[in-house]
Amino acid sequence: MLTTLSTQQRAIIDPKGQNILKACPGSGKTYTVACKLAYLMDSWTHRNAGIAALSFTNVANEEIQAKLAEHSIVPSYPHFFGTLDSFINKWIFLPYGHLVMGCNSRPNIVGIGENGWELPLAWNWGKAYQECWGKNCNLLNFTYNETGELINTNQLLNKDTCPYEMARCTELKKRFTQAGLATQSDTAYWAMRILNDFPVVAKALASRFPVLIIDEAQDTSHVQMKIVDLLVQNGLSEASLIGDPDQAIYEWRNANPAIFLEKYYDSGWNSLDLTENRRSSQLICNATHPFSSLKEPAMAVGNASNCKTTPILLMYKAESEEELLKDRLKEFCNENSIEISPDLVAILCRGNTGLRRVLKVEKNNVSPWNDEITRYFAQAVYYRDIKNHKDAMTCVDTALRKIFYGTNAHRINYVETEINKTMGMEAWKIMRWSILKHAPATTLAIETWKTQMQILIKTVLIKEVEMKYKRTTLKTRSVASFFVKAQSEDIMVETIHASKGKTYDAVMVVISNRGKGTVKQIAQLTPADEELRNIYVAMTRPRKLLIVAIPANTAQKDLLRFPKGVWEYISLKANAEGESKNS
Ligand SMILES: Nc1ncnc2c1ncn2[C@@H]1O[C@H](COP(=O)(O)OP(=O)(O)OP(=O)(O)O)[C@@H](O)[C@H]1O
Repeated sequence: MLTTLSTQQRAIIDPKGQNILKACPGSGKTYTVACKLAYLMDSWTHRNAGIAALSFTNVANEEIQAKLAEHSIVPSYPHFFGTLDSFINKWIFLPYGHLVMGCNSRPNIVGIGENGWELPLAWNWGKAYQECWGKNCNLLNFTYNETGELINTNQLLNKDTCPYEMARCTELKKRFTQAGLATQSDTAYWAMRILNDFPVVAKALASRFPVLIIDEAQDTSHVQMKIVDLLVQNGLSEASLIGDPDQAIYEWRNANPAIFLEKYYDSGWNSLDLTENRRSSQLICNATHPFSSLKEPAMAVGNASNCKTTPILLMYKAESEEELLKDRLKEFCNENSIEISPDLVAILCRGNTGLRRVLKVEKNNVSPWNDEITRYFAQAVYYRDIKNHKDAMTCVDTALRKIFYGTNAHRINYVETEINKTMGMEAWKIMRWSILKHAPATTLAIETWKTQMQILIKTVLIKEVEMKYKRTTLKTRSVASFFVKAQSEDIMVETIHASKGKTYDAVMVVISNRGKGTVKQIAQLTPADEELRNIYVAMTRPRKLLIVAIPANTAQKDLLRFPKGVWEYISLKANAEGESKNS
């Protein structure tokens, strides 16, 4: 694999110590990380110490593993592949959280996977809770910063705006912690505390995983970076962070690209760069440059580098022509000999509303459920029907835990012990499987499905469980219709977040004049603003053809980042009717 690397890419293969690699889009971050991991694992001799290869999302980590699989490499013990969150949970927080939280036993994380958010008594603070909830101030939004101060991740709600100066949530959070509970954001804080207060744990972890590689490291929070620092201080032999600050789009999870850049400019870290774009044409690199913090446009060096298709600024009439965009994109692909398939062609929107408009689908996200158990069963059976057996199992398991263990359902260890004490794990699995196997299809009308499901549950559990949905729900509507996502078969239509890390031949980015990421915002923002970085992520996905669809009534002053010549201006209707281009 190493022979395929460029000189710039080769530079990150060998170094030990602390390395930070800042890389532009398409420069082969994922590709190079996979090569480095393959190389390291091939010559790995430690039997009980391994590499921790971490990403921010499961999708990103799976992408690296898929690249390794192409070379028949499957990561296994002693290595750990997963998200940074899962590493923190498994190796630091869950085994040692009780040391810093003041709880009696192994702590629990609420709200991950299918674990519900509804919580035991510590959560319930009566009338005051209702009042705060009514103002959309939810304890789940609270976590700790690196100094241990309680912060609200919702920027509009803070100590200054809270009429109680956050006294209530501070007290509640204390009780929550003492009960051994933490949200996913809290776990990083507690993990940091553990490594800080118990250097012996930090040293043991640095010996267990002497090499730490973090992909997409631009999304690191302060607390997570402190964890890396503590591991380094306690003997880590290599920490390599790879990222692109212009592609940081997880600020809502306390990520901040400035944290990554601080390390890049820190003389204690070995700073490296990847400046060549191996994905896109030079014309796309030139056109996207004003949306980044790069001094110069990236140099295109991949197979598509010489593609001569000028990026297109497509003017469409907002509120009426969105549904024509998909067909127009296909025409552009035909004109440029680009094969039309969901792997190669995509429309990217900032949010789901945009997706629905492009796909001409009615607003479909009305939830009929007001009862968690019914919802989990319905979701489980829907997953079964679309052959997603893993998630089907998880959902049915959650529903059963809620039926049998109520407010303790989220306490995985407790539930496991109870099952073993009572019916035994084998019987539990048979029960789970029987429900999934015999559950009525989700193509049935919700009323019929509910009745049949209720009978099945009674037969399998020998227990009466009432299935409920909202009274206002149309009884004849199928259960599946509440879960079906807007889909397109011939090309991919997805959100910008879902497109992160991907490569297409042709991409149309649809910009709206409402909601997030509007034309006005894009005109005014800098790469220090996440909205602009979202658009940049989207625009840097294509190899050959980039189209940005923008409302036709956009003022000239808002188009400064789209200079004519670099962009070809085309009006959707004018071109469809064969009129001359509006350039
Ligand atoms: N040395 C190389 N040889 C061949 N192909 C490469 C090489 N490096 C990267 N590529 C290809 O270039 C494209 C972009 O690579 P990759 O997805 O790893 O970039 P990235 O930096 O992770 O991109 P982004 O951050 O924009 O998602 C991919 O199609 C990848 O296979």
